[in-house]
Amino acid sequence: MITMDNIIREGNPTLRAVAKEVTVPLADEDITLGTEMMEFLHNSQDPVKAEELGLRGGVGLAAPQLDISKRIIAVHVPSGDLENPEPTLSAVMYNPKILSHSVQDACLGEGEGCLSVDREVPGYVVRHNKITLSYVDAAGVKQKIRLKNYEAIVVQHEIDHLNGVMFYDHINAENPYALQDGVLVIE
Ligand SMILES: OCN(O)CCCc1ccccc1
Ligand code: NI
Repeated sequence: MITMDNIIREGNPTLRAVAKEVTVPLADEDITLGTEMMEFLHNSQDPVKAEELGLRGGVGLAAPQLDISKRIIAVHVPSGDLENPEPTLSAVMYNPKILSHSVQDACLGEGEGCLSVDREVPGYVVRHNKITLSYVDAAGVKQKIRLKNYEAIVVQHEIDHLNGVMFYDHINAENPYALQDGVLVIE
């Protein structure tokens, strides 16, 4: 089971490496890894288990954060309303690739954090508002989906990890809250 002890922190060179594509059909070890990454996200969002296991809550995780330089990410975005517990996005994605994106940019009003960064780094992280994404799913099937707003932000954060990019690389050093005209701020 993955815990915080398995998550490498900034300074580890793996976080700055470009991760390698996984072979398709998927190897058993890659399928198992994806399952464990998703299990971590579920546990991290469960108040009892997160407390028990000392987990920071996360809506996404990338294999390089486990010191495994492979193009595998897991995302699990809860719906947020208890009436409808279905997550808005829940997937393990192998070899995810952004095929196209909106001209419209967006950022989270509260900025971003990262399980591999043990400090607050304030500022807007400007990303694409909408993306068209291809990936291979846990069944080995090629998927093509469109995401927008928060879900698109989360997936871009994870894909950045596959390319050695950290969220704060996007923050304007002179003025962390500088915003170009027209950037959508997602609260
Ligand atoms: O890489 C996953 N991770 O460090 C957990 C936090 C994920 C995340 C946080 C804020 C906005 C987008 C994504
Ligand atoms: Ni991260």
